[in-house]
Amino acid sequence: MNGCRNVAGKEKIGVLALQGAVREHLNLFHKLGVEAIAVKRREQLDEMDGLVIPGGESTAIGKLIRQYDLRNPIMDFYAKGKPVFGTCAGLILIAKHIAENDEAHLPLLDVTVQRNAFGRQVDSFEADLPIKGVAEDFRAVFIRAPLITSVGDDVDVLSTVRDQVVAVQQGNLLGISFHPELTDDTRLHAYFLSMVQKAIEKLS
Ligand SMILES: NC(=O)CC[C@H](N)C(=O)O
Repeated sequence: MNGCRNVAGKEKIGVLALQGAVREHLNLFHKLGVEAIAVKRREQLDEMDGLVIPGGESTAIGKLIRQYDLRNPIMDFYAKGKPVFGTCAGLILIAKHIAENDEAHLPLLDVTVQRNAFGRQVDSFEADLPIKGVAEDFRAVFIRAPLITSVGDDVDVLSTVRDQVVAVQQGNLLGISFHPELTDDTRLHAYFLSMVQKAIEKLS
């Protein structure tokens, strides 16, 4: 925690560790001096104040969520007032609607997402984006990224690229098309941390 006391407190953040970019998220929270833990079992969720669902392959993570019986525990976690942050595949997993009529995994965030909307792996790209309330110039890494094609009334658009929505917030839910954990930039993780801190204050 050295030198990070102003940022981090006693909060614990879980990173769902079934598949995908788990370590990278943990590293960024550790850099902020935050206790962050790889979560695999439902019992671990009770101890967490916030949960990250990382990028990877949404169909694989979705299958494992069901296999490990984590669907209802994650839905309950959010219903208790605890924040959830989905990045890339994680965004697909928390979306209420998936284009092409794929069944929603954890129907939480009131958006429609379209998978692999920016093209194939070779079409992955990076862009410097302004993100409302977070940064003027965030280096965003898009890898087979989903697009947010529609948002509900309560959803706040935080960022767009090529006129397409790529970052949103709806209360305690944060959803992002790209991979903030693949740079050293901790600002989005610090933003999520502030959501978690506000939620803790509200719940105590
Ligand atoms: N980088 C990613 O997380 C890619 C997401 C992946 N294309 C999916 O549909 O799940």
